[in-house]
Amino acid sequence: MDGLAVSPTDLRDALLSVFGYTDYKSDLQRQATEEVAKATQDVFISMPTGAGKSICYMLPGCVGKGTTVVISPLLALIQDQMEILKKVNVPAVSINSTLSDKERKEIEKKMQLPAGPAYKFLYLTPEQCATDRTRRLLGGLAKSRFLRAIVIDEAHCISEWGHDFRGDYLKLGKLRDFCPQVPFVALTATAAKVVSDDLLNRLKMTKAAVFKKPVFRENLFYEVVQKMEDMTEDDWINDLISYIVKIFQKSGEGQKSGIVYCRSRASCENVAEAISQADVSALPYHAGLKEREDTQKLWMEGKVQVICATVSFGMGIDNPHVRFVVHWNMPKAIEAYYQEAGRAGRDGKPSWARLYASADDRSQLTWLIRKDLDEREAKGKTVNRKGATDRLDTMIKYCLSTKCLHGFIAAHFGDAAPLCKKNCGVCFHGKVKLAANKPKVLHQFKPPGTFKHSYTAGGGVASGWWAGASTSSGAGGEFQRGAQDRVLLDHPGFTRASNLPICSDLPTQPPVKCAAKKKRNSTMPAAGTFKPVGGLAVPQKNLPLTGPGTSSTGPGTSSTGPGTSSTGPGTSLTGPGTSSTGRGTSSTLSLKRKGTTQAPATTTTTTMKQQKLPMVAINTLPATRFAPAALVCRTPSIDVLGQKKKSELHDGSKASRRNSDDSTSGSGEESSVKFTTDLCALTDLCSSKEPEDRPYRSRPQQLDWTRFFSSKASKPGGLVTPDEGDGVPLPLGKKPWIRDEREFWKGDDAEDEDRAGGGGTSGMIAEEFAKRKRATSDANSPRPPKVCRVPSGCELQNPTSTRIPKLSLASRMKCLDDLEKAYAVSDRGTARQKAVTMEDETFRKCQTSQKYTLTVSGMVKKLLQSGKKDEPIDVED
Ligand SMILES: Nc1ncnc2c1ncn2[C@@H]1O[C@H](COP(=O)(O)OP(=O)(O)OP(=O)(O)O)[C@@H](O)[C@H]1O
Repeated sequence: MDGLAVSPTDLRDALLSVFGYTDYKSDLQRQATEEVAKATQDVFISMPTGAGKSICYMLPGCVGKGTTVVISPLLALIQDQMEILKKVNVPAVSINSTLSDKERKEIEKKMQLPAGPAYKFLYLTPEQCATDRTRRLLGGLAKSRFLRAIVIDEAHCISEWGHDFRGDYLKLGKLRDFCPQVPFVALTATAAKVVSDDLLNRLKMTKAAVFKKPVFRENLFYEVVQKMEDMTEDDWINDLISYIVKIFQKSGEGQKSGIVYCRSRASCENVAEAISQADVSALPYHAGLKEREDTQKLWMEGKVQVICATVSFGMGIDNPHVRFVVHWNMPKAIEAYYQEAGRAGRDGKPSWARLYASADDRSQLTWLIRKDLDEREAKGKTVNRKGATDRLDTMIKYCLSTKCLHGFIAAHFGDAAPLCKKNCGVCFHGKVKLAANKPKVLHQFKPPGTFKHSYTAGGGVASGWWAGASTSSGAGGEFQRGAQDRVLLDHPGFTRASNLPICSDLPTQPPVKCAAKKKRNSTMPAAGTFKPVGGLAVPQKNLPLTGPGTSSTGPGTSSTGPGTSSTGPGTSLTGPGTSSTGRGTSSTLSLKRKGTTQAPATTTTTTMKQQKLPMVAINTLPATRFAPAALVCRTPSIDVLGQKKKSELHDGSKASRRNSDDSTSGSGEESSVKFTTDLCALTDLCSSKEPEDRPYRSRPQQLDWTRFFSSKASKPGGLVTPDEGDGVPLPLGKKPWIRDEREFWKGDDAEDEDRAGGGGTSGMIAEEFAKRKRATSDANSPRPPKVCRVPSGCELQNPTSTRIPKLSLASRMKCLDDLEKAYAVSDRGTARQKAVTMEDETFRKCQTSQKYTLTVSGMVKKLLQSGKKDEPIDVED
């Protein structure tokens, strides 16, 4: 289009003068920007999260003539983008359903001024673009040659959502009829080939200039942590907190932020509360919280370090200081995971993405998706069960992958395997290779005379708790992570599959004291001592066959539950603690007591049955009874280990860290030394023991599996087949973006509980928890009382948090300190006293911990900003 083109020189000048960037972030960013600036043809830009795609259209749009229309999926995302433009004084506006008719008319008028539109950018949702009124407006702009380009941000949504619950996405191509010759620009970070082909077809962009960069995020460390079934939620919270603290310690000075994605609102609140108690400021964020915008602002400004959010806090969040993204639950699809994890490290510095996965995740997602599909089907809608099954299956495969996680993601999006340089949990800890067709012993444990259980793993094996997902990737060769994790699940104290070295030559090790965490309400006897037998950890006493955690009904943990059938080729898995043999390759884990003969290398279920031995899930054994000695001594650099503090070997968790150290030392990768050093520290952290008196609420982690896996769901080898789309179902019974776009997309949570309708999973879980709570309270083991730690010399006028139960004293002390610092700006002498008074007043006036925290941070901000720092501030402000 004549007169719309912008020269590269002008672009570069504006890059600095408008956005303050001295250079392009990458050459690809420059090339793409220059192509968009020509305004002559369609452009498709596919670059990783955080690569700087926005600049590619913002820069030409700012400098060149005319208006750029940007179509974006979420109102929150639109607001974020407009905020960026507002900061650099570029006029931008959005037409959406939150506007009154008068406001809308006003904007339309300003867009149609004879001299040209008053706004450089007009943001729209796909639903708005589908209205005749908007089409007419755009058509008019195009006719008068004031429409520079139509940008489709997060273009993968066309393919991922358009076919499902946002049909208007599929109508975007129709805009071509109203705006012929206006170039389209599609931006995405997550378009697999099939998705990009689909979206380009839909947008009639088949002749577009393509700028594509692989999805590889070299500064992101991906890892998966399995939540073991015989550990409590508190244990994992402790693990999470340690991880966060360590990351913040390692990240040096300056602003440091993090995100913890949770599946439910309740979980957001609980996790945020727990983190706050560890003196890391954290707040929940979900659609049910009115103050979520304030929360986001505080987080962006670094006044709150961690945000515990539902997935509504996803695409478009651009805080350069995010050092970690934790997924407290498994997401529904790898696309969503990549997007959300991609919020970390946008400044290019080393950052971490950790996913905590559990059997609960799989079963909850499966249940939820099935429910949604059934309901849609009942309404006569067509559903693509296979599509949704595949997505969830891929996510599960990611969790179980024993191959490079970067490589896994790259392969999913059709990229070549990147050079990971130990930047993922698998590569960092090293792959475990097994010779094909050569069974190898993993570990053998044999409890004396009572029973024998074993676990074998081989190529193509699926781990117990995931069984049902097709996790196999062929027989022989590498161990599947699932196999490792099964072992891991059986050895509390090891938080990662990749911490668990698996070799065949177990050297003898000194006795190792188990570092496993205590299971609450356990009726198991206390930990025994251990002696190695043939390099194996051995319990010294007979082990009971039953106890808490013993269950034969859990998915993947049972001989009766679903998911215990064979899934991989030549793989048979009959439940944890039993045997599973992969084709050609198998290994065995069994228990063995000192003095007994070692079990044969390969012990199969058949053998057990033949011997009439009871089959008991191995992870029902008390955690504290197993020393991970064998695991310690598996590391190839054991000599190095031996020279280190021997006493540390007595801590299984530290031992696991040592394994990491060793793998690092052997890396020889100059360029990744710094990064891997950081990771070592993190590994350390993950494995480190935490004080046991953390006052978290103990929550039962396990659900009644039979409820999830009845009838249809319990097909062997298959998940409950979910629907098409991105696995994020529509809130049932609603079409909010039609009736009131604001209601849905502004506060969009994409939360399972919201979308499942009724109580959703949360309702079901709450019901289950309540049931279990009742059962627990009936039992002899009452919950431990909440620990209330009063700091020594506590100055709080009311040193009890019972009035705001979720508020810890530590948080109050921190607020007090913040207030004091703020007061001290004007008057050092009385700052503390003023802070104490103000804190007390806030504490008495606020009803919730969140309100309290927000109020204090608001006051601190005001105090710091205000010239009259002595002026009393109303806590209700
Ligand atoms: N030329 C540049 N120099 C320095 N920083 C830049 C440059 N371009 C963009 N950035 C910064 O990079 C970060 C990511 O940019 P942007 O939000 O556009 O990424 P994106 O590719 O759209 O990512 P996502 O797909 O995850 O939303 C932002 O903080 C932005 O300010």
